[in-house]
Amino acid sequence: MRDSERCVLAIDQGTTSTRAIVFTRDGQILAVGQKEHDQILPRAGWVEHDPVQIWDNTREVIGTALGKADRTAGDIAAIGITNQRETTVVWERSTGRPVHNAIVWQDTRTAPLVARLGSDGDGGADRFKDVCGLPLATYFSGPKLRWILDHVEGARERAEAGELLFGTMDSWLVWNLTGGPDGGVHVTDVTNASRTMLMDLRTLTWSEEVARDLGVPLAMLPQIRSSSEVYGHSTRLGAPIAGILGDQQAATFGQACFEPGMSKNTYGTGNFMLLNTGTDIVRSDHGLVTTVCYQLGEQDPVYALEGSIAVTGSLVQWLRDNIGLITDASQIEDLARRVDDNGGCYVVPAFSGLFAPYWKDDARGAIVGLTRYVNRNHIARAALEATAYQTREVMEAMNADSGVEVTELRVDGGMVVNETLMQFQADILGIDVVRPQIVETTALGAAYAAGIAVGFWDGEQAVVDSWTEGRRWTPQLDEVERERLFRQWKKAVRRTFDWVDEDTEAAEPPAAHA
Ligand SMILES: Nc1ncnc2c1ncn2[C@@H]1O[C@H](COP(=O)(O)OP(=O)(O)O)[C@@H](O)[C@H]1O
Ligand SMILES: O=P(O)(O)OC[C@H](O)CO
Repeated sequence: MRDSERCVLAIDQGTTSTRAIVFTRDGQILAVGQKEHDQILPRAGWVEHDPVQIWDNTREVIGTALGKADRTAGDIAAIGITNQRETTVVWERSTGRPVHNAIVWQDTRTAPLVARLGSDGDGGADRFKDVCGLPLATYFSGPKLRWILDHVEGARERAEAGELLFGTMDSWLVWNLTGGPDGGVHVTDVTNASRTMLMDLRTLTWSEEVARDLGVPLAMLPQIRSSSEVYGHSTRLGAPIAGILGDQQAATFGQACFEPGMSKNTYGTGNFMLLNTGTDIVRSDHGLVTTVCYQLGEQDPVYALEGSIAVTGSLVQWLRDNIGLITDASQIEDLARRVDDNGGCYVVPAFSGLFAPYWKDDARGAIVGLTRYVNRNHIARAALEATAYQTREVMEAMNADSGVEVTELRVDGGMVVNETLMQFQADILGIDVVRPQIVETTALGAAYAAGIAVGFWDGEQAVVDSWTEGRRWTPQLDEVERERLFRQWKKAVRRTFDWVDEDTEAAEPPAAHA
């Protein structure tokens, strides 16, 4: 086999779809396989995925990508995995059967549990923040796992007996890729573990104290490893699985944000801005979370501050699927372009409550500022603007927490094809917005983490060398108007607070069987 045919396979298991992407040695995309999976919405605030469907899709898209790339298993130097984070799967060690659908990061069913955990101990919602860097919120895996253990009959006893395994999507896929019930490797990496609430950020090990307080048996947790090392081999392809990164950390890696102070913002189902803080663990006083950015083999871990926004691209999906305003995501731009401004209308998509910087589980979405003047084009524009305003909120928090003024923003993700949004983003931030030539930075980051581990690439410098600017947007809005719009937005956000009462959303269903 010629060396020029060697490649790295990245699997990007996202919230809406699973992608397999084949990368060449010079960091170019050779081929992509992609498949969407079902969004299971059993009741208001609940979001589930079928882990078996996602595993089936993963195998299918790997086949598609390799076929299109005209590469065989023997050409693959390494496999990198990147994934939607926090989404929680519990499965049987002996059969690989999940005991419940995966509970997705956006799901708010654990709101009562989270409130109870906050009032049970000292520190309220920040009870575990010193250990794990995260506020108590429905977003993270720990409460979701506890919910499964509480609601699936027999699950707790079986977990304590070592019969059930927990994992985020990375663990689920690696376990299946490496043989499942026949010797599958049960691991996660430091970035995914840092989203569970269960890992101590300083030691990078499971916190026995938090696991006890959350009621989670340690026996079911995966082994925590670095983001770049060989964890095992794919039973079908024979290639080493050598990189795992949560998708937002992978994008930070793929955007070559290796120096403290560098940041990126990914626009997908939600938005996630990460700021590299180097080997320092920076605690947030402004509603951000502290997380692991990456760890290469035995090197020191690099940490990040993160502003997580639950709903951005999924507001566009909602306008398409639930409201019928558009039939395709790209049409939102056609509508928004027909008007010069939002007509006084603001859409606050607090569908999963509000994440950063507010962390309010009890907020719900609102469209405010309506008059008879407002038409569908204004609503389309307001929906796009919502993403940009939310980004400014987390950027202000980031500047305040880190003391570093972000001077230009590297962007990626499915929404950054939207020129109207990108221009408005530069306008509302008052800084340049920069899109790289390869916007698949998530898969790229996972590919590099894996390729570096096996010596296919030489280290972070290979990523720096491959990063090329694709497009730049410069602010054009005057400052008075920028501040006026942002002030109105903040007023709109306040209208969504404190919406859910104890009896607003439906009661819990009966227990299922493990
Ligand atoms: N032209 C567009 N304008 C605005 N939003 C878009 C556009 N195209 C796709 N999107 C949104 O981008 C999101 C998909 O981005 P992607 O990065 O693939 O998501 P994820 O990784 O979260 O699955 C969807 O929520 C979709 O609504
Ligand atoms: O799959 P994405 O791109 O929506 O990312 C989801 C995040 O990892 C959730 O924390």
